[in-house]
Amino acid sequence: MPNNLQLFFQDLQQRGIVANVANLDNFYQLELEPKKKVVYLGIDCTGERLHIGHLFLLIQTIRFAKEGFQILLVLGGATSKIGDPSDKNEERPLLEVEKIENYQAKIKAQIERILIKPKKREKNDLAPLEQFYADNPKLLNDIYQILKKMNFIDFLRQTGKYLTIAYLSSKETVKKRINTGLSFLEFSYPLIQAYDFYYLYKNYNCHGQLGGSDQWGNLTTGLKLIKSFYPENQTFAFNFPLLADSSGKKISKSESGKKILWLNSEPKAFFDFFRNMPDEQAEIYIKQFTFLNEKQINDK
Ligand SMILES: N[C@@H](Cc1ccc(O)cc1)C(=O)O
Repeated sequence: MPNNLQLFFQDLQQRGIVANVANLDNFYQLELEPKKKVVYLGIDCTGERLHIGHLFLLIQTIRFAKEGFQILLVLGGATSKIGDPSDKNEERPLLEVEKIENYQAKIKAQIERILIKPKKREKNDLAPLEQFYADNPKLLNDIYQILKKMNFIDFLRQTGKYLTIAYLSSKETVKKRINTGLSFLEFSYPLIQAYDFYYLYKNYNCHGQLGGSDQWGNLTTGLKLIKSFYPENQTFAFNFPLLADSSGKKISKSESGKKILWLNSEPKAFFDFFRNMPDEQAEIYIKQFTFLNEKQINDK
């Protein structure tokens, strides 16, 4: 008999939500160790609003919450100041710190609106979509406070010592940019994300990291760092697929400027986005974006 987490994983696969998973056995074992059922998702605050790709990630996170996982959300305080090179063909502009902090406040409010059930709703708010709320998400911002105080030498001793140049250079992002230009700043990004995971493992019993399709290198670097300190750990990572349109094209800001659906858009923009897609695409999205099961979908 498969255990609950095996069934959960099967459901994720049937919905087309898993691109990659590291240490699936560790994940299954948590069935017997509920205290370790803690996962995190990090979001960088490099823009002022979230888009449909973020909603996709948050909905997948809620699936874990429904399965009894404590959810930790990290608004990347340190990482946003470095800039994730994953999936970027060029060096990112360095954003001013005040700008990032301003973005962070805005993004926090947008995430809370999606994940946290309001105690009181404004009259004009949309009807609460009960099934969408995770009851227990924690938004964390303390890792940045730690990193801010840590000096560079201590940071290198705690992270750089355990990650070799060969290991870091084997990551897709680095391979792609090594000849065209990747600054040391961006090269060091995975160390910070790995430190976040290590910190959450140590302090919050966080055993898994969830991330979008371009995050594989960062997720696995975190697993490796944790393993250097705790060889017997039971950590794992889940990578969700790229959100694509019907032609298989990535839906993201950079690749298809016009198509991006911002989460603070008018309801009509959402309606149009979902209404105008081809049927085959709707079939995929209904599995990925809703909690309906197969029978409910087929009955509709
Ligand atoms: N690198 C992630 C965001 C992130 C930041 C910090 C983390 O600890 C984890 C994830 C992204 O760009 O999507």
